Amino acid sequence: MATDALVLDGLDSFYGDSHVLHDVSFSVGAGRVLGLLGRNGAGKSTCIGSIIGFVRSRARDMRLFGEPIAGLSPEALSYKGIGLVPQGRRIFPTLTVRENLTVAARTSAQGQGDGRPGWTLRHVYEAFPRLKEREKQFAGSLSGGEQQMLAICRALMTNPRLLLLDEPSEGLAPQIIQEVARVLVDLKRSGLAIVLVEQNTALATDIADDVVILNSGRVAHSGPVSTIRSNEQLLEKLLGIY
Ligand SMILES: Nc1ncnc2c1ncn2[C@@H]1O[C@H](COP(=O)(O)OP(=O)(O)OP(=O)(O)O)[C@@H](O)[C@H]1O
Repeated sequence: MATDALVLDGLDSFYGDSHVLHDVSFSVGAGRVLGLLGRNGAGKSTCIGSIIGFVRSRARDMRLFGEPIAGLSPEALSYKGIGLVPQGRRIFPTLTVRENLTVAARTSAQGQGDGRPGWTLRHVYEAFPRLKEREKQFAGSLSGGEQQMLAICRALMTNPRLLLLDEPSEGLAPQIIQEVARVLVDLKRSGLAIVLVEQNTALATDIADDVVILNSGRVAHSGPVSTIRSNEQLLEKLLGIY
């Protein structure tokens, strides 16, 4: 059986004295997309921040493709192959599109041993011609959708083995959300493992293979995406929809 991309076992996270995540456990299979869902304040971003090492946390075990990663710095985790597309995109507005991409460029720390092609500027421009057209423009002058594409591509330039996306659809028009969805489906097809945090449950359930629903900092439900699709009671109780 293939080694999981990410195993999170017994994660507790804190902001000062405030204990926000309680015994959160889940795993992301290699090449699979995990939708991380929950109402506002459920703890999704804290979970992402804990995986990438931004939030003070402790875990019984945390592994990236079988290798223990608990306690590593964000820089070390990035080198090991975790890419982040943060909430609010956080592109560098006063750098050009090209500079935003090249500042992040790195060949895979793992030498592309998993058979996936490495992302380079040329590869990004081929896959996202709009970024090529805008390469000399300041990133701050792009539309919201273009900024989101840039944030995703900036993360891809680090050649991640696991991509964490925190609410990529936030603030985007429905048509642009469909574009983002197509990009995510392509990345999934390429074999990249993804954790997708979303308020947009329809988007997440369209793309994800598995879901975890957080409620007040605890895992309230986890399983294949089919376990929530027709479960209206669960969706209403945990996500406030239907
Ligand atoms: N920097 C912080 N300091 C203190 N408490 C925080 C901080 N960031 C988040 N929290 C608290 O942690 C809890 C989880 O927040 P988090 O942002 O992880 O939720 P979320 O599910 O991502 O919500 P949203 O969808 O609104 O982003 C909330 O109660 C929130 O108020």
